[in-house]
Order: sequence, then C-alpha cells, then structure tokens
Amino acid sequence: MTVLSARGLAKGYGDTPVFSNIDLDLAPGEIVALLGESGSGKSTLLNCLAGLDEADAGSITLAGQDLRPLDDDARSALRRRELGFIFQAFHLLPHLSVADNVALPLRLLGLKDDGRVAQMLEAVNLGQLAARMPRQLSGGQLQRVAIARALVHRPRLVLADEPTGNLDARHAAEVLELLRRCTHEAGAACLLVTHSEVAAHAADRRLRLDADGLHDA
Ligand SMILES: Nc1ncnc2c1ncn2[C@@H]1O[C@H](COP(=O)(O)OP(=O)(O)OP(=O)(O)O)[C@@H](O)[C@H]1O
Repeated sequence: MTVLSARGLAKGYGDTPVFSNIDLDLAPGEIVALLGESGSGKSTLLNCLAGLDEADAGSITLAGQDLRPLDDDARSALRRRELGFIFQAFHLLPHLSVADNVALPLRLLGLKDDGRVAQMLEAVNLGQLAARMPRQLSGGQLQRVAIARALVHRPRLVLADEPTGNLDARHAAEVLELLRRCTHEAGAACLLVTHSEVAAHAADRRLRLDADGLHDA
C-alpha cells in the first residue's frame, strides 16, 4: 500500500499557476528527494500535502484515506496522526524543554508516553539534553530535536522542507543520516525538499518539480 498518493494536483496564486499535473506515490520506508528551481513550488506542494495550504485541483490519499470526502476536523485528525513535518527553521516552541517539544505531537493526540519521548531523544543522540531549552542548543541539535518530534507519534509520512538548509556540511550530513535511519526504522515514507546534491543522493529516489509536473531526476 502507498502511504501517500496524489493525483492531478494543481495550485496557483491568483492568475499565476505554480504547478499542475502532480502525480505522486510514496511507499512505506522510502525517502524521496524533491528538487526544483527556486520558485518552482516545492514548499507550496509540501504545504498542500500537509494541509497547511489547499490545492486548487486534484486528490490526495493519505494512509489509505481519500481526503476529499472528509470535513476539516477529520482531515486535521488524520494529519495529526499520520504526518510529521520538519521545517528548515526548526519551529520548536521556545518556552518548552527539548523533551516537551518532542512530546508535543503525542499531546495533540491526547497521549502521554515519556518512554517513547526518551527513546526518540536517544535515537537522535540527545538523551542527555532532554531538560534543556531550545535556546541552549546548536542548529544541528535543534534540527535533531525536530526529527525526533516529527517521528515520535509514529506517523506514516514525514514531510521535510529543506531540513539541512541552515546547517554546515558536517551537521547537515549527520542530520540527513539520522533522518534516513529514523524513517527507515519507522517504515515511514519521507518527502524531502532540498537544494543539496548530497541530500538528494542520500534519498532512495529523486523527483524534479517544474510547471507541468513531477519528473524523475
Ligand atoms: N502566499 C503566496 N502568494 C502569492 N504567491 C506565492 C505565495 N507563496 C508562494 N508564492 C509564489 O509561488 C511560487 C512557488 O513558491 P515556493 O515557495 O513554493 O517555491 P520553492 O520551489 O519552494 O522555492 P525555494 O526553492 O526558493 O524555496 C513562487 O513564485 C512564489 O513567489
């Protein structure tokens, strides 16, 4: 079964089309790099898949559920359960500790599982820093917290928008390797927007976005 299927997705702003004819299938456990020129619509596509933005046309099936017949609440609930999102700028909550940031997706599902939070912090080599506040961490450490948070609730899909864009080459390689290992171990599919050739080659498959759709790269 595919984790995510999109068919015929199209999106524009006003009279300006961004993309159309997007067909995409992601299988469990695969990491797919999404490449494309600046302004080609990679972030917009990710946001449409995440439900942060709405496509103008097309269909999305997530974890076997067609999103179209669902009302807003049901879509949000499905996404809260099945989706993890990693942003370039980390988006951690500054007033929460590292452990509480990681626990957030579980809390939003009404769950509490300190053991799982500790396990994820160990998985990203941050077991010692659980009580720290985000301002006390380096960029690479913040991004590792964001990976732990994206996977803590065992989502089937992880969307990552340039997760290594803010990091130097060594930390970027470390973060990518962790993302790879964590998503493979979890059997989650991961769509990774990146400008980096190194990141793209760490992926199982590469796709390029242009105005008329997605192409193998
Ligand atoms: N809210 C908005 N209103 C109008 N136009 C927008 C909006 N958001 C994005 N755009 C436009 O849509 C196009 C795609 O933007 P998007 O950020 O998705 O591209 P991208 O491929 O992620 O770019 P980059 O690689 O530079 O991050 C751009 O031309 C951008 O100017």
